[in-house]
Amino acid sequence: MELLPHIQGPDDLKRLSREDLPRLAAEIRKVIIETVAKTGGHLAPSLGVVELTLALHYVFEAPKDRIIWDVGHQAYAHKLVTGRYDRFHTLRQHGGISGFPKRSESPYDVLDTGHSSTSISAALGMTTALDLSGQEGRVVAVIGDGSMTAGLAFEALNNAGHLRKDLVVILNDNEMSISPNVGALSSFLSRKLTGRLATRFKREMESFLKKSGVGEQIWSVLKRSEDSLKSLLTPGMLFEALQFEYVGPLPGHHLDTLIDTLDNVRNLEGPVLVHVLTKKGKGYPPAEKEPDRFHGIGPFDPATGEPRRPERPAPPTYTQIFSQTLLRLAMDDPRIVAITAAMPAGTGLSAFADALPHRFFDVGIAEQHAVTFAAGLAMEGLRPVVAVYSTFLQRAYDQVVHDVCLTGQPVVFALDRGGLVGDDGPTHHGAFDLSFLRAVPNLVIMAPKDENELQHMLYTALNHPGPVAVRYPRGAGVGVSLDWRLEALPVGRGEVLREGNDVAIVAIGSGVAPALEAAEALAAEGIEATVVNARFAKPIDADLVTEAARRTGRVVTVEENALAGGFGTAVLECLADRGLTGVRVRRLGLPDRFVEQGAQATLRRELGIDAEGIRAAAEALAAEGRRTGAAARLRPVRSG
Ligand SMILES: Cc1ncc(C[n+]2csc(CCOP(=O)(O)OP(=O)(O)O)c2C)c(N)n1
Ligand SMILES: CC(=O)[C@@H](O)[C@H](O)COP(=O)(O)O
Ligand SMILES: [Mg+2]
Repeated sequence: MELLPHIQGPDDLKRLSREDLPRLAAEIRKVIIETVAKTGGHLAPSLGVVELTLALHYVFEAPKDRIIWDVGHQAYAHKLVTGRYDRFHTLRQHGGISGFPKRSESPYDVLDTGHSSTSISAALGMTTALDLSGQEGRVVAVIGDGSMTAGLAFEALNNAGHLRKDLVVILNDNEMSISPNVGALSSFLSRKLTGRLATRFKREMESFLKKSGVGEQIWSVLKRSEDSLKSLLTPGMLFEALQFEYVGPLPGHHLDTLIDTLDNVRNLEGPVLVHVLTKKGKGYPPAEKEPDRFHGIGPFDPATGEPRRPERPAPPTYTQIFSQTLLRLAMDDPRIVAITAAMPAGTGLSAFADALPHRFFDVGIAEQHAVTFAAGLAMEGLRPVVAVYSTFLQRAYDQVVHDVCLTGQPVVFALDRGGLVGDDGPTHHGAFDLSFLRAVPNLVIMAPKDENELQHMLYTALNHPGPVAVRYPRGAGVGVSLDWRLEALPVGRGEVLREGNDVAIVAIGSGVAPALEAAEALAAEGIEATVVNARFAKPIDADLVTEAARRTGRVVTVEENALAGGFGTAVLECLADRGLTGVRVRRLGLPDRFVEQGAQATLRRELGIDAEGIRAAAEALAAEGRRTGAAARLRPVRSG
């Protein structure tokens, strides 16, 4: 009889004998692999923590005890043993269960996550609140070695060591971020100490032991082996210095060891860090072999691990075009350097890293540092390109404002995943960048209508003397051919793609292609639309926008960004500033709520920003305008 279908919650799990747990672990892995093979998802991270998940739920008393999963991309086993087995096949689907912990989904999900390194801060807040309000419950934060590279995690450790509240931090160390983990901390944890560090340590230890008088003998034993010297430098030192009790390293797939240790740790007072060594992708050979490819993966054949091929070959992705264009430009310009915060593959920088390793920097999950590091590079004459997902740049807003834009440093932000990303859902949609960046002085913001324009925009950005953000969507391009000769676009100038007098559709970025499609459909109905490719959200092409508005009296704006403060707002500001009264404006974009997960096409349809939604909005506006004669009453006035 299978065990997993009968686990409705941790109480059922606790009723199993320890001998049954490895069988349950195998069933969980099977369900995760079979499901993710169909839905796509974060396979390798979840496979790596199956035993850890079982041990945590076996020992702790969730939901009274709070178990927090950092990033949350490894929480599939947690979902399966906390009452979501029956719905697990809907993972990451529209209307289905989330790929990340979500408070609205289950009382066992105590923190909504998706962005990394928040777990220790939130856990410290929770344990402090429990303490102050006299409530029972232990708080556990499970954080990966990659996520531990973020400043936020260290801010929390520092504060936790000071507050000395009861808190368990589990460091899930698999020596991987999405790609192999980087940085001095990673080397320290894995004890790959540099020769220099080991030598210095040896010298200092020798001098100390000899001076102490009693150390001669100890020293003679130690010096026989470099390894034993290195073993004195334990990862524990770091955490003990931060006032944590350090336990480990533990073999992360050995259930008895995990359960016994957690049982002991559960009642310790003060902050404790349990260091657990796991294998990313554990139990599925293709994922063990290529944990980076299986970190987050689309549908695949579970028998082989090979990706399921789309029925029709898709055009290259925006990321691929960014990748090849940047490398091409960097080959000719030694000032160009590339920076990623732990996303070399996702942002398309792997090719750059291979070709120009000394000009490539993976700084770890440290977006804030990435941006200020870029500012420093720019101040000394280099042309840094920070390739970052729109959603993760949110974390580095102050650095964009204070370190880059205040003094107008020529840093290029290659903002991938601008707009709706699909199945990762609300934590990952690049919904806000046009809004939050538009407020920043000195920054130029552009968004290409297709992958060919992306090439020209990157070229333009790298030839601009100040900071520039180029934002482009997740996924395939439009399928246009690529110009070989790259040209600098005039900054702040859009283009008219089609002329008509009934309505103007002013679109930016991924909104342009469906706007053109909508215009075709409108023409078939006898409605002639002007279509403007704005290209720049800042500075906006005010002449072009006002001319289109004046001519038609009706403007539909299209963007894949929050309407609040976004591109449509920029158009409204422009019309108001130019004193263009009487123009009817309908803004299409993301509403003032977090957009849920789902395929990009589904979400765009639902939100009315696909071709049909734009057509319908333009048609309605044109009809409205005809009824009221709005265009005739326009009185354009140039301001200033
Ligand atoms: C702020 C932020 N930047 C980047 C990411 C993208 N990201 C998701 S998981 C991950 C690696 C996490 O590594 P680790 O914590 O060691 O977990 P593992 O996948 O190894 O289990 C990265 C970089 C993110 N989620 N949040
Ligand atoms: C968990 C996380 O933040 C990343 O793994 C993210 O899911 C990657 O998204 P892409 O699939 O768009 O690269
Ligand atoms: Mg890791």
